[in-house]
Amino acid sequence: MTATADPEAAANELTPLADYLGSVLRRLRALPPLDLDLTQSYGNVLAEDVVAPHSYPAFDQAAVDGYAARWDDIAAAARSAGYAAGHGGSPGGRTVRLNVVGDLGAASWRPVRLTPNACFSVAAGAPLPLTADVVVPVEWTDQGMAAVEIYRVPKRGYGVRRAGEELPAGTLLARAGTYVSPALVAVFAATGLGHVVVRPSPRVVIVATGDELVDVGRGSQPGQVVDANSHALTAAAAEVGALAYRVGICDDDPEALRGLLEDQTLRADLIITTGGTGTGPGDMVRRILTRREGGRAGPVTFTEVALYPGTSLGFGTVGAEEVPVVCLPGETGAAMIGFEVLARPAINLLAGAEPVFRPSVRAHLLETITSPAGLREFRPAHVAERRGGGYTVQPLAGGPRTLSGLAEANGLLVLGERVTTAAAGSTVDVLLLDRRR
Ligand SMILES: Nc1nc2c(c(=O)[nH]1)N[C@H]1C(S)=C(S)[C@@H](COP(=O)(O)OP(=O)(O)OC[C@H]3O[C@@H](n4cnc5c(N)ncnc54)[C@H](O)[C@@H]3O)O[C@H]1N2
Ligand code: MOO
Repeated sequence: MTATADPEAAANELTPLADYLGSVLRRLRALPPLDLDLTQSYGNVLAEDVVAPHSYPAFDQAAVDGYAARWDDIAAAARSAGYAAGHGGSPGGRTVRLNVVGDLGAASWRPVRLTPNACFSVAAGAPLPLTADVVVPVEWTDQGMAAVEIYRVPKRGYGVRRAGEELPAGTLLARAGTYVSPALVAVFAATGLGHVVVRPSPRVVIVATGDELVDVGRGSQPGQVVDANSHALTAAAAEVGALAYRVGICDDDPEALRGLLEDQTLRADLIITTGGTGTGPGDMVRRILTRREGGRAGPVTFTEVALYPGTSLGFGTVGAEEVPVVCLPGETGAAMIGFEVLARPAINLLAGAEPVFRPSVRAHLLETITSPAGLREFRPAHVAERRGGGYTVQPLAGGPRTLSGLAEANGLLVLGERVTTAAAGSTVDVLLLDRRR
């Protein structure tokens, strides 16, 4: 990778992305926690560490269908029949036999005790008779009812699950900041929990602005642009785990936009706008949200961030409730990257999820690429695991703003502010996108 100090970058007063993100994320707080039934908790983020109130398994039990016995009884019978413990087959016609003194199922609850040379027929999950320390699987027996013949002697402890052997009471099951997955729901339920304290999924409202916008389901005509952004960002917000509401299109009409944003504060924990972030007279989002009123600065600050694509970004609050608002550029590729870089961590922070950023790996670059000086570029790419360890990364055709590249990507190449050329064979950072394929 070629790293060149770029004097221009210092001169044009772009805010480094890391500084910008730090200043925005510092202004956000995780949503207040609530107690949820386990059945509703999936997909939310734990607000507290969760500790097992009970052990799992809860009691000593059979792990397989078979015969619960004392291993010493089986071993003694095997010795007199000429078996070696763990050895298969029935030498010389002599057999290992135990009397079957009862049947235990998973719903059996009375404590039972083994007498010498006896066993219980047990179903997987049945409580283990006191003093039993092995369960001989049915496959290794003649499946007898009153007495059972054992063909193969298991090791002591075989087929037995001991109370708490997997998760003793008091185990830390999951830390605050963890997403509740289906498997965690199983762990919580199995250790006796019926509800957990989580943070609500952030409610995220998405508004596309621009007089030229028309809704999907047709081709764009001159003077009309199909609104791709609000649909794409609603999907992106849902992918992060937000309750995403697409408000749709708002014209570049100051009163309409102001009223709409004010109305949306009632149901939003975060509002995302696209378009109108430029400094031209028609760039309504910036004009309205930065307008000074009563001697006070507008509620949103626009910053030129050293980011490519998506240089102009806005952040602030709207309404008396001070609902946070993120303003992304109109160009769809820039809006998507702006969402990745700024809105996604903001949603994670509101949800209480940790970490808020995508995981990244170092990867071997397969093709030489250039990148603008002074800007941190995020470029759609395909990451693959390399045989023998590590990763390779292939930048996708068309550069950072192509929608086809974004749609194909499973990673985003990160090219730092000082990088102007990254040579094939060099090592680069890649954010891993969580694609289901
Ligand atoms: N003099 C300069 N002009 C521009 C600069 C600059 O530095 N100096 N930067 C360019 C860059 S980079 C971008 S990105 C845009 C950002 O502009 P806005 O946020 O004001 O976006 P718009 O002007 O509203 O739209 C830009 C482009 O994207 C289309 N668009 C808008 N909304 C949607 C939508 N919901 N779905 C699909 N496409 C949308 C819009 O029709 C425009 O074609 O500024 C440049 N200009
Ligand atoms: O900054 Mo524009 O937002 O590069 O695409």
